[in-house]
Amino acid sequence: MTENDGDAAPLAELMTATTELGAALRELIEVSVITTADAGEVAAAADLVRAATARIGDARRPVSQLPRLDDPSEGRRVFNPVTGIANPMAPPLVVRADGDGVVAEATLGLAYEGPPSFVHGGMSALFMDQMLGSAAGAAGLWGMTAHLELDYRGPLPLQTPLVLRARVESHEGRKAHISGTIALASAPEKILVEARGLFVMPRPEKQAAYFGAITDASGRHAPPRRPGDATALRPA
Ligand SMILES: CCCCCCCCCCCCCC(=O)SCCNC(=O)CCNC(=O)[C@H](O)C(C)(C)COP(=O)(O)OP(=O)(O)OC[C@H]1O[C@@H](n2cnc3c(N)ncnc32)[C@H](O)[C@@H]1OP(=O)(O)O
Repeated sequence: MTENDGDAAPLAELMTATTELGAALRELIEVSVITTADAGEVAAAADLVRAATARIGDARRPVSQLPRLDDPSEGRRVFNPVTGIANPMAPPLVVRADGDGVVAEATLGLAYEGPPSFVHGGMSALFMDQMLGSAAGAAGLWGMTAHLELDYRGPLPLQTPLVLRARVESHEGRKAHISGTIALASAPEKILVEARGLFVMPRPEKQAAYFGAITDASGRHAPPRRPGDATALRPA
């Protein structure tokens, strides 16, 4: 799945297993915050989870090494905390191009709760950051978040289908101004969360300092340069 991997079958198998683990953990997270099971059952579950962690926990990659399943050249980041299919923290959002921007749908469970029965505001910021970055990517622009601001006009209910949108408003040189919204899927015109962000391509020396040591799983230098990598805006 990375450009120079010849053994596609084992990687496909790893993708299936990793995706399955992500899905199972996502269910576990949701159940762990919603369960009414008694203390004995909860303690037994904790033991089971620790046993699972021990089973895979010895084999670890360093932080400077991208996962084997990632392919930055195609924008595939399987452990992204918002869109990563294998990251249990991620709903995951499936972001797709729509008109002059991007759109995604999500229904969030109790693990994302802030005020009782509503989405935590920080989660909205996380999702908007990703959506704005995705809008940049869809427009052929890459950058890191330099500024992000949100207006919370109404609370987002949990367990309710939401629609998230973002689009590039303007861009010049290393900078792009991008906006985004969240609304109920059943009332998409009534904006509940509104975001505005500035994404900036880091100057070359910062790119080198931030990403100079990043490699793919084969050890080849793999600095961010494509969607999903919080990478550089294309100079105008
Ligand atoms: C379908 C497609 C899929 C695509 C998937 C993609 C998904 C990706 C999703 C990822 C989503 C998650 C993404 C993440 O999580 S990115 C992670 C979170 N962000 C960061 O960690 C970035 C931290 N900041 C920095 O490293 C530097 O500040 C950067 C690199 C941003 C700029 O340092 P640099 O030294 O390079 O630039 P500069 O200082 O010369 O400034 C350049 C210009 O910018 C203007 N400026 C700078 N900062 C601000 C500010 N705060 N407000 C207003 N303006 C600001 C500045 O005035 C100047 O303007 P001008 O004087 O030229 O006019």
